Formats: sequence, C-alpha cells, structure tokens
Amino acid sequence: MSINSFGHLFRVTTWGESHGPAIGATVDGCPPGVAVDEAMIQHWLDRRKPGQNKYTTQRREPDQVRILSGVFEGITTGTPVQLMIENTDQRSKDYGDIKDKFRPGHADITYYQKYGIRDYRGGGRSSARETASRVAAGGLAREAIKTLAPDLRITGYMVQMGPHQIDRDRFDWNQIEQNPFWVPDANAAMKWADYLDSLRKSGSSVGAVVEVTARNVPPGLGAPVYGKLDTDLAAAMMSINAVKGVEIGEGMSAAMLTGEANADEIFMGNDGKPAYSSNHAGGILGGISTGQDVVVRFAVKPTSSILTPRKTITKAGAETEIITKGRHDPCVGIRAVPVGEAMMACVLLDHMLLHRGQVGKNRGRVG
Ligand SMILES: Cc1cc2nc3c(=O)[nH]c(=O)nc-3n(C[C@H](O)[C@H](O)[C@H](O)COP(=O)(O)O)c2cc1C
Repeated sequence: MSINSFGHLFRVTTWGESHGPAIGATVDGCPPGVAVDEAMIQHWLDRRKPGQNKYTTQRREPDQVRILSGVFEGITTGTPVQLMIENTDQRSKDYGDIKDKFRPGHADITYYQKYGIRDYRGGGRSSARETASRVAAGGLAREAIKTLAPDLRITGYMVQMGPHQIDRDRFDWNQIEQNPFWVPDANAAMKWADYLDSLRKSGSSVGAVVEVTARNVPPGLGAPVYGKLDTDLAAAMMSINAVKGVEIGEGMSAAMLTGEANADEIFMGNDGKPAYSSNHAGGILGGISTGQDVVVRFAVKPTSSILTPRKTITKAGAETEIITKGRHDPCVGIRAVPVGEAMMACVLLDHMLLHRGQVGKNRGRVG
C-alpha cells in the first residue's frame, strides 16, 4: 500500500491498523527548537478520544501518545518525530461474524478488490482509528505554528447534523467547548441532543457538516499554480474517513451569487492593512491566503455501521445480509471535528515553512 504520507516540508506519514498493537505518525520536517511534550499532544488526542459521551463509540481507548524520537530536553531537534499510540481495546471477536462479508459503506470491498486481503478487524488500515495519528501530528504542528504565528487560532465546529443547521445569528465561539457536538449555537446543541438520542437508540446514524476556521493567518501562504493553499486544504480534508465533500469559503453556494454579491470589497483598515467587506473567498485568493479567516467546510456521510440489516455479498460472491454489531458512532461528524482541526494545522504549518523558501527576503506589502 503506497502513499501513506502527506505534506511537503512538514511531512506526516501515518502507520498501523485498527487492531494491531499500535498506530502512529512519523513527522519529517518539523523545525528544531519547538517546545513540545507528550502532555501537549495528549491534550488534542483527548478531544478526539472515543467513549467520552453517549454520542460517540464506546470503544474505550486511552489513546496515550508516546514520543519516541525527535525531541530532546523538551524541544524538537529537527530529526524525525515518531509518535506512537498503543491500541488497547482491540476486541477482534466483535468482527468474527462479518469476517467473510463486505460491510456496505466501508472500504472492505475495495481493499479486497485491490489487495486481495480482508483485514476484518475493524477495517484494519481503512479504520478511522488512523485519524488519531493525524490528531497527534496536528498537535505537534500547532506547537510549531506558535513559534511562527503566535496569534493564529484553529477552531473546528459542527454547523449541520442531518437536516438541522445552526443559526448563524446565534454563533458563539465560547459555546463550542460547552457541548458534546462542538456546536457554536447553544440552541442547536439542545435540539441535536434529542435528535441524536433517538437515532442512537434505533441503531441508525446521520451525516454532518463540519467547519474549520483559522483566524489570524498571515497573508501570503500558498503558491500558484499547483501549490495552492486551497488545493492542499481540500485534499487534506477529503482524505479524512467518511468525508464526501469539501468547500472553501462560499463553496458550492458561490454558484448562486452574482459577481456583485460575491465580491469581497477591499478597503484600507485602521491598522494600515487591507480589510475586506466580506469573506466569500474563505481567506484565499489565487491559492494564496489574504490574511482573512481561512474557512473550510466538509460533509461527513452517515456512519455506515448501523443495526438495520443491509444486503451485501461474501468474499466468495454469495448474496447475503449483514448487521454491523460492533460499537459505532451515530454521527461520526462529531469526532471528525478535532481531525479537521489537525489537518488544518498540518497544512498551514507546511505552507508557512514553504513560504520562507518561496519568497526569500522579498516580501510583498500593501499600504
Ligand atoms: C473520527 C471518525 C470515526 C469514525 N467511526 C466510524 C464508526 O464508528 N463506524 C463507521 O461505520 N464508520 C466510521 N467512520 C467512517 C469510516 O471510517 C469510513 O466511512 C470508511 O472507512 C469508508 O471510507 P469512506 O467513507 O471515506 O469511503 C469514522 C470516521 C471518522 C472520521
């Protein structure tokens, strides 16, 4: 299996399977001198950890990260950083009765068609357990970003669960950490709780839309034509399990606007820097950050493992039915929020490092 890496200069390679002894990330290209320890990375992993409330899978993984290399006396040395998370709640027997069947909506059939091997233990490499490694790498990226752009803030949150959208007029950054859904609208959080409860009890599931915003991003990140910041962000988000759509700024809705409505008019701000009347562009023009908030949204499909029997086939080609009895999340969008944040952190850091080489001492300036 090739291409387990992403990023240009801050290059992350993830490894491991859902039910193997451990998973992890090897990070090549982290700058030296970044203060980091296991607790700092653990903080971000704890946000993604399963089993924290009744809306996420009851798989009990402590997801304890260990730093095996690249950090000495509390700072990165510039050598590869090896991050490892042991798998402690494997329970392979949960998957015994689906060993020869392909779960609809999962990667079982395509992995088998491609590699001829069926790792039935929770999907093996295709399991979203892999995203824990990304969150660990994202934790390291965040610490490195602090040394380059201390005011930069990356925040993920849910803006839609099934048909229920948040009310943008009630958007409150402080609400995001106050409810199990990372939703910035307290009203929505209450309604979603009842909605998801009934879905969970019936063994069903639902999709979601997650938004990730990066504030105080310096202008100038990204390069035309094939090194666009939005290209890399879209690829990063699309690579997360269950993601079926990605938008930047106005995204698909831009197609409905007129040129007048979509134009983010430019002014000179009081601080002597460019200011914009709106942010339909999602903070990126021509693949390069404008200095406005970078806004990315992604749609997560409904959890495929549901309790209602679904038709499928066996490895031998016989038609049959399947019920996925293993533990599952009624809405995987919830746990995708910290993963989206981690991908944003990795891509932004990567482009900050690239930026140094792309412009040397020649910096453009407005005003
Ligand atoms: C954080 C996270 C947790 C997930 N947990 C589950 C789960 O418990 N059950 C499930 O059916 N899918 C889960 N998924 C989605 C599957 O991993 C994914 O649908 C599957 O691997 C097929 O890949 P694809 O949907 O990207 O095509 C999860 C996704 C994410 C991001």
